[in-house]
Amino acid sequence: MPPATKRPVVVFGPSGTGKSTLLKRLFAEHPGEVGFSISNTTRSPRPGEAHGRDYHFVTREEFVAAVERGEFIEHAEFSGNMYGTTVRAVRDVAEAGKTCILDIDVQGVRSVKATDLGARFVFVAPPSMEELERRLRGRGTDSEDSVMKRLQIAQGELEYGNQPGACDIKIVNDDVDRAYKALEQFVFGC
Ligand SMILES: Nc1ncnc2c1ncn2[C@@H]1O[C@H](COP(=O)(O)OP(=O)(O)OP(=O)(O)O)[C@@H](O)[C@H]1O
Repeated sequence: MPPATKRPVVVFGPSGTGKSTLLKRLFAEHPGEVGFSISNTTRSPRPGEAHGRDYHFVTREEFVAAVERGEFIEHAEFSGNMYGTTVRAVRDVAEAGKTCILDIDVQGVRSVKATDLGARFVFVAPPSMEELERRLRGRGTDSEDSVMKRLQIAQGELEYGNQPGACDIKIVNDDVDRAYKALEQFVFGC
């Protein structure tokens, strides 16, 4: 098992709790120390995108075969293209000397737990459902339907995250500076 600070860190929690906000700051303040895994996709590269840097661009046949071999932590189809994260892609980040950060849903959390990646788990929780709703609306990126759907899914994610043993640390994102410090301390142990 690699040292704790090099083990992958999985960040999960309901949509709108502030995972992206916290991770954006972690990457800005610790460039070179943390990394995201490179996803596989069946979509075509866009101008300027490089294979192995932006995505691993693969054919649908290759993607499906890898799914059948159980190589994916999570995968999904969006507008006709498949996207997913392989166990290999997570290992590559650690082998490059960085802590791999995974921002995934509860299904993905279960899936990582079934691998031998030795990941650590951070549950980012909202201060309350009312505040979560305020943030989702305040973000201004979701339709009313989408906000309602996210809140419904949030209930199940909160139940999962609050179960004993679901995570190594629960961070309630009330004050963003305090929550960030807790995340930084957990990831780097400093
Ligand atoms: N501690 C905080 N206090 C108040 N607002 C916050 C806090 N943290 C984040 N926000 C705001 O809440 C909104 C949701 O945050 P963010 O997009 O980071 O959530 P997320 O968990 O990454 O969501 P998703 O899973 O949908 O990507 C954003 O508008 C963000 O600016």
